[in-house]
Amino acid sequence: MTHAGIDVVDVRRSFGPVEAVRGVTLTAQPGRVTGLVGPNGAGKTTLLLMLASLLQPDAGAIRIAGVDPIADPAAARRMIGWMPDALGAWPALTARETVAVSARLYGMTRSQAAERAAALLAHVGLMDLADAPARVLSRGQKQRLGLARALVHDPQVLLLDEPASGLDPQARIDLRLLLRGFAAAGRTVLVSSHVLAELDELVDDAAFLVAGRSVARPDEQPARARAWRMRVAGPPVSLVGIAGALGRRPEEVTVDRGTFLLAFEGDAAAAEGLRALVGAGLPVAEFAPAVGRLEQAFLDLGNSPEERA
Ligand SMILES: Nc1ncnc2c1ncn2[C@@H]1O[C@H](COP(=O)(O)OP(=O)(O)OP(=O)(O)O)[C@@H](O)[C@H]1O
Repeated sequence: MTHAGIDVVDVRRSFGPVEAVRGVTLTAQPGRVTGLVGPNGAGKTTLLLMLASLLQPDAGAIRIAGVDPIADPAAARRMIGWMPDALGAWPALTARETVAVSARLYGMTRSQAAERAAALLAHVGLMDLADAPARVLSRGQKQRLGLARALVHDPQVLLLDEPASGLDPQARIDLRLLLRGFAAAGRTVLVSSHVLAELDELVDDAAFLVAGRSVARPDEQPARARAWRMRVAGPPVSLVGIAGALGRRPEEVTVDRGTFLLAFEGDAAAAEGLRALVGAGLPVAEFAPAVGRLEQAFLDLGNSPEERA
């Protein structure tokens, strides 16, 4: 438990009778972006608050770059940048003042704080709105301001709760580049979301939370059949032709919105299937998993009876 990332071992936290987090063990490695994935109410925010030293666990151990945020919250906070899902506080301050005040709270001089605020607002693409009051910013712009504030003290570890909600596609791409750059500098990023397509494009690793517990990564579980979507170019192709090329019955092929859904047990079987389809002369124009990597992994979790126990 001494690396530069995040280590969580069997952490628990209840609110009265509600067991919000009831056994989470996970690691977020430095140099990587780790997704914290789980449905609404899974305990993601509760866990992130504990990592950010803002909430006490009932049991378990947390280390942020080797520091225990409960025993030494000041040391942990120097290392952590925390971006909550909603930008709280100070609606009357401008975007520039919001970041500068945060910088002052971390001990910077007035001129250092002003310089830092300008650099960070440019970094998150908010320079045009630097002198607008924070309350007039759109949700996506507030997200960016929250990110600038989280980065103010040049943290080693970034914790982000649903950072992409409210962001338009360009802003989402910008966020991805920014977080990847942050991780590429050897720092640690843990980012939560229940929108799996959003995380899919962002993360290197994923930790899964279901009903307050961490569950095994689905790619450590045995391969299951999953759907691939295929589109063919040109005139319609018969189901019988596709099934025949794969040595299957026509009822094993599903038609969906002008494309075909085919089940394969893993990448190797899909690659073999594609070879057979192309070999049979089918003009395959698209061939890809029907759902995103994380979405499929999450669906796999739901299918796993032992994880539901
Ligand atoms: N302060 C609190 N008091 C009582 N119950 C709480 C409190 N905070 C969270 N909970 C409960 O703990 C559970 C986990 O909540 P949490 O906000 O951590 O989930 P989440 O995974 O972040 O959900 P979402 O994706 O909807 O944001 C929920 O059942 C929630 O109602």
